[in-house]
Amino acid sequence: MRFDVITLFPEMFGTFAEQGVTGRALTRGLAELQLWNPRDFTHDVHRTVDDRPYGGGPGMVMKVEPLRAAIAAARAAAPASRVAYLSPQGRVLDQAAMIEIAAQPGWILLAGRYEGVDERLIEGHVDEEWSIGDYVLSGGELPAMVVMDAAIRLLPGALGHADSARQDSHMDGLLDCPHYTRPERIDGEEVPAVLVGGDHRAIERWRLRQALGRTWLRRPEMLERRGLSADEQALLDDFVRAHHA
Ligand SMILES: Nc1nonc1C(=O)N[C@@H]1CC[C@H](O)C1
Repeated sequence: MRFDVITLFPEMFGTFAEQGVTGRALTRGLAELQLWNPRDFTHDVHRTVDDRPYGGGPGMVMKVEPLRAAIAAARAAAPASRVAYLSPQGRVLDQAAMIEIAAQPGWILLAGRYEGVDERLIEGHVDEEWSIGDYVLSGGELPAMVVMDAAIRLLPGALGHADSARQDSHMDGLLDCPHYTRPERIDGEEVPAVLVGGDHRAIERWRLRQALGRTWLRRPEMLERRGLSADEQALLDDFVRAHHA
């Protein structure tokens, strides 16, 4: 899977490309990342990429020409990739969206800065507009890394233990179960006995019950959307009874 990111701050991607799951995936060639700086596509001595907004108002707007040229260069290098612009005006992404994104051969991600980009660039040269949530950031670089991280995790072989991705929260439409590690007792708090008992079937059932119960407590709308099997409903009923006891 190939990612091309158009960004004024390529240096922000250093750690992302060198460390952790994403760094390993890129190093091992499971994914590739190419960065394109719009300033390299300017022709004036000041390498101008932004200008004042028509109609007045605060801040600056990114100009069409440098972005258009950077997108064209990225499209030439990655002809199978579609262009996505990260902005609060876009489709808010969830795990289902990340699965769709990871199924594509590649993406050209446009990371905006300032007040955003000239609308004519979006209308004429962007295929999709995505948001990582209803809040305003200083740039699209972190959203680009969020999207690439979530997608790369889904690539076969990207995670040490294949199950990790499947058991990630939201992968099965549920929140994740609680996790524990050594020591077994700390500040008087014990690890749930089932997790140290060695009965793998009981552990699996406990984890599913906890995931169902937490989703019911914290994000009930996710349960509505997902639906439950008879067995899952029984586990949840058991959790709810214990919760109210
Ligand atoms: N939320 C988001 N999801 O994707 N992108 C954003 C976001 O806040 N972008 C900033 C808005 C102006 C600045 O150009 C960059």
